[in-house]
Amino acid sequence: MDERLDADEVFSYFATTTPYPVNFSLMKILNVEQTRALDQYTIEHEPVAPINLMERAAQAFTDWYTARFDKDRPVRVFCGLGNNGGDGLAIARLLTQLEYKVQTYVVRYAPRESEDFMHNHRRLKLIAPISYIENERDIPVIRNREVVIDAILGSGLSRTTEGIVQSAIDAINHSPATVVAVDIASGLFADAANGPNATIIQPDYTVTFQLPKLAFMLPSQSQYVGEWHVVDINLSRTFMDRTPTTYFYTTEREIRHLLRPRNRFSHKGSFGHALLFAGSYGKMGAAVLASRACLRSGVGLLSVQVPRCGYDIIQTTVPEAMCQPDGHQHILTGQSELEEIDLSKYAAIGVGPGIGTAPETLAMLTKLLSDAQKPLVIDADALNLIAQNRELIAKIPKNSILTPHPKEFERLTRRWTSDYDKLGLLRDFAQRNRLVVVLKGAHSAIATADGTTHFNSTGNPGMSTGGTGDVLTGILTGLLAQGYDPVEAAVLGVFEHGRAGDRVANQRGQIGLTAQDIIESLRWD
Ligand SMILES: NC(=O)C1=CN([C@@H]2O[C@H](COP(=O)(O)OP(=O)(O)OC[C@H]3O[C@@H](n4cnc5c(N)ncnc54)[C@H](OP(=O)(O)O)[C@@H]3O)[C@@H](O)[C@H]2O)[C@@H](O)CC1
Ligand SMILES: [K+]
Repeated sequence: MDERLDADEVFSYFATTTPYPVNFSLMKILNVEQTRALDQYTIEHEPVAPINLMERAAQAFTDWYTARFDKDRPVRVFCGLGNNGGDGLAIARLLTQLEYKVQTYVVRYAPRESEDFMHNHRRLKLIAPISYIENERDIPVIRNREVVIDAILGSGLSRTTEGIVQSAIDAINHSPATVVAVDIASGLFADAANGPNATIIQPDYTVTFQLPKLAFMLPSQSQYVGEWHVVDINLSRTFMDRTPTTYFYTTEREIRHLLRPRNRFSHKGSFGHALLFAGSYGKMGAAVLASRACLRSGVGLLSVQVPRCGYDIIQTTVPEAMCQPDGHQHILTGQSELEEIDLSKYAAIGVGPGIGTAPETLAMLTKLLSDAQKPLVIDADALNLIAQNRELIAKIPKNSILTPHPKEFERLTRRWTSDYDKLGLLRDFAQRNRLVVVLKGAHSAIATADGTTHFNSTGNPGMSTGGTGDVLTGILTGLLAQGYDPVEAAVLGVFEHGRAGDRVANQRGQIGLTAQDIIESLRWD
C-alpha cells in the first residue's frame, strides 16, 4: 500500500479491500499499518495532540507498572529515538515523580529523533539526568533485582537490529534483571517473521497499547513476548469497530455475547441429539471422555457408536448416553448390530476419539463423510485416516469442524517454515475446503471458511495431557447439536474447554491436571 495515504484513506482502503464478514463482535488484532492508522485516526478525530496521546500511553504503562513493582527496585529505562523511545522518556519522568529510583539511557543509533521524543527529552531533562549509549563502553552493568524498561524500538521497527542497538539488547538479555517491554519487545516484528539470527529483547512482560499484536499469538515468538498485558489508551472505537481484519482474539467479554441463555420451558428435544463415533479395543477411554464432555456441554440426548467390546463400558460409565454396538468386536466398521444407522436423526455427529486406523474403520469414515448431510466434528484418528487418504478432504461436509494438533495438521498439509507460514497454511486450508479448523496449542487458532482466524485466550500447559482432545471433541459435538453454528461452536467450545482447564490449574496446579478434571470443571454461566 502507498505509504502516503492518510488515516481516512487507509480506513477506506481496508474497508473496501478486505471482504471478510464478522458475525459477532470480537477483539481484533490489527496489523502494523492498521495500528498506525488507528493512532492517526484517533489523533485527527478525537481530536488529541500526538504528545498527549503519548502521555496517555505512558500513564497507562506507569499505572500497570506501579501496581506490580515496588519503589525499592531500581529501574533502568532504555529509550530509542522514535516514539517508543518517547514513551520511555515519559514513563521515566512519571516514575521519577512517583519517587522510583530511575536511570534513563538513550541508545543513540542514528542522528535523528522524533518530535515527541524531543519534547519528552526536554521535559525529563528538567528533573533527572539522562545517559547516552553510543558505544559498548556506555552500556551499564545491570544487576539483580533491577527492572529494565525496554523502550528502544516499538512498532516502527523496519529492519533487523544491528550495531549499538544490538549490543544494548544483548546486554539486557544477558542481565539478571526483570525486563518489561513497552508496547512490543525491541527488535520483534509485530506481524511478520524475524530473520533467523535476529537480536530481540526477551522480556518477562510486554505491556502493549490497546490491542494485542499477532506475534503474541505464536508459540515460536513467546520468548520475545513473555507474559503480556493490554492497557487501554482510548484509541478510536469507531476505527477499531469499522476496520475489517482477518484476526481476532477471543476474551470472556465476547464469549458472554455468544452463550445462549436457556428458556425455562425448553425440554431435552430443544438441545439436540448428538451421535459420537468413538473408541476401539484399548482406547475406550477416549469414547468415555468425549461422551461425558458432550453431556456436560448441555446436549439433549447422546448416542454413542462403539465396537462391541465398548458396549458395557459406555453403559456403566456414561449411563446418560444410549449405546449402539458395532458389529465388530474391537473396531468401528459402521456395520451396526442393531440397525442401519439413520444419520438424519442426529443434530450433530462427532467422529474420531480412539477409533484407530484400521481399513474397516476407514471404510466407515468414508461412508460417513459422504452420507452426512451436515457439518461433523472430526478429530484424532479420523484426521489421521484423512491425512493418509487425502482424496477424502474434498468429501468432508462443508463447515465441519476439524480439531488437529500441530502434528496432525502437518500430516494433513505439509511441514511449515515458520509460525507465519503455518498461519497462512491454516487459513488457506480452511478457506479452500470450506471448513472450520481448530489448530490446538497455546492460543489455539480457529480458522474459518471465510478467511478469518480466531485466537483463544484460555488454557494452560497442564492441558497437554492425554484425553483433553477427546474432551474438546465432545464439547464441540454437544454445542453443534444445540444449534450453535460451527464457527460459534468452535470459538465458544475452545474457550470454555481452556477456561475449565484454567479452573483446574488454579485449584490443584497444572501438573496433576487430567482430562476428567476438565469435564468436571466445565461451567456455562
Ligand atoms: N503513534 C502514536 O500515536 C502512538 C505511538 N506510540 C508508541 O510509538 C511507537 C511507534 O513509534 P514509531 O513509529 O516512532 O516507531 P519506533 O519503533 O519508536 O522507532 C522508529 C524509529 O526507529 C528506526 N528503526 C526502525 N528499525 C530500526 C532498527 N532495526 N534499528 C535502528 N533503528 C530502527 C526507524 O527508522 P526508519 O525506519 O524510519 O529508517 C525510526 O526512526 C509504538 O510502538 C508505541 O510505543 C504510543 O505512544 C501511543 C501513541
Ligand atoms: K520496546
